[in-house]
Amino acid sequence: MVFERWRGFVQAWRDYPLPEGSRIGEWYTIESLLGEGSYGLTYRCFDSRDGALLAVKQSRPSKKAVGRSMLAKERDILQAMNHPHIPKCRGYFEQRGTNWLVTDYIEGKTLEDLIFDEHMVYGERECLATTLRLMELVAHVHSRGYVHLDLRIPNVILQNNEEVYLIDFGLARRIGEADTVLERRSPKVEEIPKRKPPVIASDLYDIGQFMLFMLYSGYRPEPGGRERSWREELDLSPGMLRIVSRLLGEQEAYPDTAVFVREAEALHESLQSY
Ligand SMILES: Nc1ncnc2c1ncn2[C@@H]1O[C@H](COP(=O)(O)OP(=O)(O)OP(=O)(O)O)[C@@H](O)[C@H]1O
Repeated sequence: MVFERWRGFVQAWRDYPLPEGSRIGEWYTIESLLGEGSYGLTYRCFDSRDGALLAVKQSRPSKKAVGRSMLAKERDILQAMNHPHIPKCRGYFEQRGTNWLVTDYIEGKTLEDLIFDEHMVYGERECLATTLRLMELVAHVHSRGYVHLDLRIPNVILQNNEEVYLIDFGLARRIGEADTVLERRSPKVEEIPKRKPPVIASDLYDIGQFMLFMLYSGYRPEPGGRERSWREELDLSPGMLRIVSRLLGEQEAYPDTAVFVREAEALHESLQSY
């Protein structure tokens, strides 16, 4: 018990974020801490050479080799991407015993912030429009042989409520790949990331959840009312019910992303007309 508390204290101390103004690598100055994930800390930095804003992710020092190898993997995957709405890898280096991944900083707000902080409400039409834009990025990831495996509202950034960007490739993997991140050592159970199977169906399932989050943005529970299933709580059109059910595997699953996109486009068009 005492040992556990001591270990927790040491981990927190090791992972304590660096202050604003700290210099990282040769050129990057920390402007602010953007957030702390399970395996990394991400800072907004500027490049002293041209003033460009960058997102610089540090592997969590307490996660040691697992954190470093996950960040190296994220770098490899970002380098395999080439899409204007996916941040590019701008650098990678080791310093202070941890690794650092430098990528484009994407201006805008995550869908999570828009829904929970700004109380934006998305109807079926807006949900489909955003999801279809996101699917262009997901299709790019798949065409490069990878699955994202973390398609959630905090990982989708909207610029001017219009342009859609996809970030956080920390859990992405090559389609069908065996788990190689941990092959060189035997990590403790709590160090092993819980990951979904590296198949396209995993991303489609996440898209179903993603759409539900958007559609729930307008839901106001009745005070004291019992909790019901999403089908009962949300007043969705038959077309939307079918799409979400298929994505979540509650009805005949989509054989591939193209069939889903076609159905979503058809529903989106039909909703445009009234
Ligand atoms: N390229 C980027 N541009 C703008 N903001 C970013 C970028 N990458 C990450 N962020 C922001 O930085 C914060 C931390 O992101 P990061 O992906 O490191 O961890 P997380 O999403 O909080 O946790 P986890 O990795 O465990 O899912 C988030 O608020 C995210 O929106």
